[in-house]
Amino acid sequence: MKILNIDQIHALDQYTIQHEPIAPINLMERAAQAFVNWYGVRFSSNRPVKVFCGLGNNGGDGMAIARLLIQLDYQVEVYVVRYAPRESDDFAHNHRRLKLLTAPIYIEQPHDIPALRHHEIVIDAILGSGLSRPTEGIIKEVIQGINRSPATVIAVDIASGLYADQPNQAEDIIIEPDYTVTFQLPKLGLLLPKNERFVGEWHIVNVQLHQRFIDQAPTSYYYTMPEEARLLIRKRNRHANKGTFGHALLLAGSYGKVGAAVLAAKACLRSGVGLLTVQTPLCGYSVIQTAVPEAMCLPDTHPYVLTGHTEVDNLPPNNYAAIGIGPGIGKAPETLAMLRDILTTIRKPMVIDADALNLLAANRDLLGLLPERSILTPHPKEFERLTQRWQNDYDKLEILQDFARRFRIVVVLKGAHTAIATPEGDIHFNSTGNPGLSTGGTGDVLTGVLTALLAQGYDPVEAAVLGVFSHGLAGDHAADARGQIGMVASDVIDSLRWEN
Ligand SMILES: NC(=O)C1=CN([C@@H]2O[C@H](COP(=O)(O)OP(=O)(O)OC[C@H]3O[C@@H](n4cnc5c(N)ncnc54)[C@H](O)[C@@H]3O)[C@@H](O)[C@H]2O)[C@H](O)CC1
Ligand SMILES: [K+]
Repeated sequence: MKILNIDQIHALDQYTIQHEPIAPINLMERAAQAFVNWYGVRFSSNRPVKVFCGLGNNGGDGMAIARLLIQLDYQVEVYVVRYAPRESDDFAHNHRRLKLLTAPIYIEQPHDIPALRHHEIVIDAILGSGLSRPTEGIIKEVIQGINRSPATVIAVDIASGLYADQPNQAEDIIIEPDYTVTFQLPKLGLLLPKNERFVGEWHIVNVQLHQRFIDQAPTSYYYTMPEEARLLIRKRNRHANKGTFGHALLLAGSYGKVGAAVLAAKACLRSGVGLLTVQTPLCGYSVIQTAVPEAMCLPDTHPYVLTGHTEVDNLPPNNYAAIGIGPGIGKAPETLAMLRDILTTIRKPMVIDADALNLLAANRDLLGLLPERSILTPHPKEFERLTQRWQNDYDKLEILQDFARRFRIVVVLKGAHTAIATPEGDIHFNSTGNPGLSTGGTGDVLTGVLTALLAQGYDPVEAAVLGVFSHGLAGDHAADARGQIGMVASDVIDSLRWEN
């Protein structure tokens, strides 16, 4: 699904109004109805609702939502934050309609702000995507009052005070909602880690804006929807054999960190690879052979770290369908030498993770050797080591895009909404996963998954989008079964499923 910027979203509104065609007031009604449909299945009518409206179209939505809720017998009070003399036409229209049902309360001074109680629901329709400057004066006071209250807060479209597609300042006063119900398309600002407090749990509701405009709108940002990810999964034909799905090589493990190799190997096998060889230091040999009997093991001559030297006959590296390197390998000089060797030899995309990334960061000349369309899977700290410090999340996205373009690689920047940057400069945000995935070994699992997909011949961008999605989804299933606190990386492997 595309993510559009605010100018594009305003143009999309106008396009829908002209080409559907639909009157602006009816489009607002549709948005309000979509919000109320979402609300109605979650919150019972015995929780009193206080709707806070601004004077623009976000406030107009609030007015229409209040009217629809009143008609459904919800107990609703409407507050209008009178911060300016000007009102939008559609606000004014819905204001008149609402006054036929109830008398709104006007907030002009701080003492007009009502007390809010625990069981009450606040609907925040003060400012939406029209935000053009930091909140101040009475708006700021109202936002602070809402944020201090114990009420459940739901933001209409976007939290008042939060920019949808540009950075806020640290001192900005912004609604801190429990939920955001956004119209039609995700907004970039909803996906960024620093904004988490100003987003809460967020949902998209469909207001049927014109699909033709969306299809034609240029963007670099995408959000992976479940149906899009599922479509990427290839069907297996009946005459397939294990050769069809590739022979992968995982270079993983060091003394004390052979578990990382086990996790990556198991995840690789659970993700459809045809054959798997794990190259590990000698100390890992019996571990792999015992813990992962489906895999072959290529023992390194070194007892503790990977050097790339082995006394066993093996395939030349380029003969493997895909190579993944990094889980648990440590940063020994011998391992660095091996990495350098592999990067100079290999001519196909590989998966590079964990300490392999730290070795790259400490030896940046190696970046130029990366095979085109390789997948790197840093978490933010590893990414900062590979690149530079950033000012804010928007700045980070630019650094990410530039880095992926410059080295013609795929970069999977791990986080709440993992961001996948492509060599073409696009970014795909993932939609699955939960904080339970912040536990040792889940990164190793992802490396195994991605290596398996490359081995099966998936294009690296598709492999990254699908692999990250499926890994997050497995994390969500693991959390359902074990809880976010109790789940471990092995549960994620057990929960992997590949169905389209
Ligand atoms: N796109 C859709 O799917 C639909 C969106 N709708 C809703 O419309 C709002 C956007 O409405 P708009 O009138 O453009 O802006 P706002 O209501 O957010 O703001 C009104 C007005 O306020 C001024 N302003 C900006 N920043 C500040 C500030 N810090 N302090 C005071 N005043 C400020 C500025 O002049 C704005 O124009 C969108 O979010 C949806 O909720 C439609 O209902 C239809 C479908
Ligand atoms: K809002």
